[in-house]
Amino acid sequence: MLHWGYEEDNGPTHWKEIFPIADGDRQSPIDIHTEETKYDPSLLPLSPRYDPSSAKVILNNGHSTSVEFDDTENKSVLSGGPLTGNYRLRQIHFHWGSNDNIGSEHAVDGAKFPAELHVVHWNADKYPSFVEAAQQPDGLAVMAVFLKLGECNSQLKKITDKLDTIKVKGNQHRFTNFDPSCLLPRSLDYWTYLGSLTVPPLLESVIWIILREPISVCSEQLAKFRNLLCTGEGEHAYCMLKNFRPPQPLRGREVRRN
Ligand SMILES: C[C@H](CNC(=O)c1ccc(S(N)(=O)=O)cc1)Cn1ccc2ccccc21
Ligand SMILES: [Zn+2]
Repeated sequence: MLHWGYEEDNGPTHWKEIFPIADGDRQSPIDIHTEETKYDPSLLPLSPRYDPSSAKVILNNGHSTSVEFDDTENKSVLSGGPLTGNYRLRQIHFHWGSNDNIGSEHAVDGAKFPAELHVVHWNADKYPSFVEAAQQPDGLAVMAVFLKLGECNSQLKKITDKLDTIKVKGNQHRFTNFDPSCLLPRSLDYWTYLGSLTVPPLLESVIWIILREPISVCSEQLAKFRNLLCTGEGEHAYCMLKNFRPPQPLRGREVRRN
């Protein structure tokens, strides 16, 4: 396998050939069986506190589009929920599919959404850097938000309207004065479980926090994600039509809810 991706010859079924942890016992995403989730009264409300000036650039990294934040100090953090201490905001990115019926990574009682937003944070209280935290069992906290087909999302428009300026892998563009809270639903009720990165190196270092209420997205906005290229300048152009990993075995893990 040359470089991992989402095609027949380098997609999720091949990743274990280079990253054996792909068959590990705390892999993500998962299919959330809502009847089997356990209410936990000790779970606190989530407390996202983001400074819009932390946003720096919007980037096409070849397998998704991300907004990168300045994480050199505790300016934008997530605390509360299942977390101990402050987890510092690093980046947000999206996963989507080749049509409007698939695209999310997590599923809810077998149902998939057309896309999923990931808000990535790392435990700066305990670890010196993101890459160090990414190798620890409590190093990362990713808040996931489902995107449900419906009205065009005027907040998401700030991102989808910029995608044509970062069409090619490696492109980036200045993107600041942006608070990702504008992409969160009204309710911050959540499910939480211990898992992994959903792309290689699939490190088992993520405390997942999945919001139960989706936000909206319209077909035209989804189509803009699919127009991104996963290829760089001068390479034969391939569109980023899909970039989701299917649900992985639960291996006895518990899914709690607040
Ligand atoms: C992980 C890191 C690159 N990957 C990510 O930052 C990342 C973040 C979130 C997700 S998701 N979809 O789960 O929210 C997926 C990937 C750097 N990196 C690359 C190799 C590597 C090796 C050790 C430590 C860090 C390393
Ligand atoms: Zn992700």
